[in-house]
Amino acid sequence: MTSLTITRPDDWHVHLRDGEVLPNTVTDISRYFGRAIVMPNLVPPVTNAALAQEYYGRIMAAEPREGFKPLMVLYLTDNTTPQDIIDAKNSGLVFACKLYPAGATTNSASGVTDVANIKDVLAEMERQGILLLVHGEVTTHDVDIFDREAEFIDTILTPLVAEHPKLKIVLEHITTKQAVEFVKAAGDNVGATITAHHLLYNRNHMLVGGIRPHFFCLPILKRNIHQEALVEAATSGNKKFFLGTDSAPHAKHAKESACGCAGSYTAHAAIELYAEVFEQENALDQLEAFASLNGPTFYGLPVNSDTITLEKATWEVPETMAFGSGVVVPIKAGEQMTWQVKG
Ligand SMILES: NC(=O)N[C@@H](CC(=O)O)C(=O)O
Ligand SMILES: [Zn+2]
Ligand SMILES: [Zn+2]
Repeated sequence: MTSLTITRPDDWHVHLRDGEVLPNTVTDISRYFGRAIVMPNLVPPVTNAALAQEYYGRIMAAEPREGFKPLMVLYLTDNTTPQDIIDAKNSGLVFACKLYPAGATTNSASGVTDVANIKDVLAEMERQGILLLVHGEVTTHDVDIFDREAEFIDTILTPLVAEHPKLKIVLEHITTKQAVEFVKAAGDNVGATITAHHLLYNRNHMLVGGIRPHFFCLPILKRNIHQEALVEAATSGNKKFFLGTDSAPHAKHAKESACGCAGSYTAHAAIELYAEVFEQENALDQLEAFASLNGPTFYGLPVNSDTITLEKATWEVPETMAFGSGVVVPIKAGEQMTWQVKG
């Protein structure tokens, strides 16, 4: 196959950041994605409808491709109220709320310390049809970093799902076969996003032959049996699994450091990276379901009405890309890509 036309895809999990880098991230993500679920872990975080409205304005001021629509997300804290959820729904801009267990990942310090604290908020979300997006890792210091997702599923997510049977829940950026199995076994109200980098890589890529900080993201890359389970889920056509890049840029110096930040930048070539995985699996015919159909169906939104075309073409990913006054190192920096979006 040398050309593939699919319904315009959406990104159901991305970090656009803020300020001087917005023109860079917004240009990349809007190049061919129709919509993007915009993560709220700014400093300070996007915790209410007014802040979401202002952030939406800054994204639009960064001049995305005509027709691109950011879908805003509230950052849940111990102090979020049911009224915040009602206001969010009434804004027409907010589609979901994000649960960051406090301390789990980048800018999650103001996250929720105990899900018991947001019980009424979750009930209101269930009533208003606002989705719950979850960074699924426990933060307990005695739990090994490679086990934190599986432990979260057992101890926090399973009871949460049981208590809120009508709440739509997305387990974000899943990284383990336990997560795949959990999502498959759960009701239709539970889905998951999968990143391109968790499909392409496992922890050997990050650690063998030297430590590669640009592969360091959370939840951390796992062993290859988990990578295989993710690839199987993404390429299976199962409606519960859909595209979420978790493109999470940090400036080069913040990654290449004695204590480097977690997050990988993939917005420069997101659909092309996924296409490589699907091609390897002889599953290019499933790319459209994963990238363009399953996400909107889960969110209860229409699929995009236009298309994009990918073509076989060799091109080189730049070593660095502009990121405000600094630079970001994209995934596959200096390497060849084999698909390219036309136009
Ligand atoms: N994925 C990451 O490693 N980092 C994300 C946060 C997140 O999605 O957990 C970031 O904001 O940098
Ligand atoms: Zn996360
Ligand atoms: Zn993320």
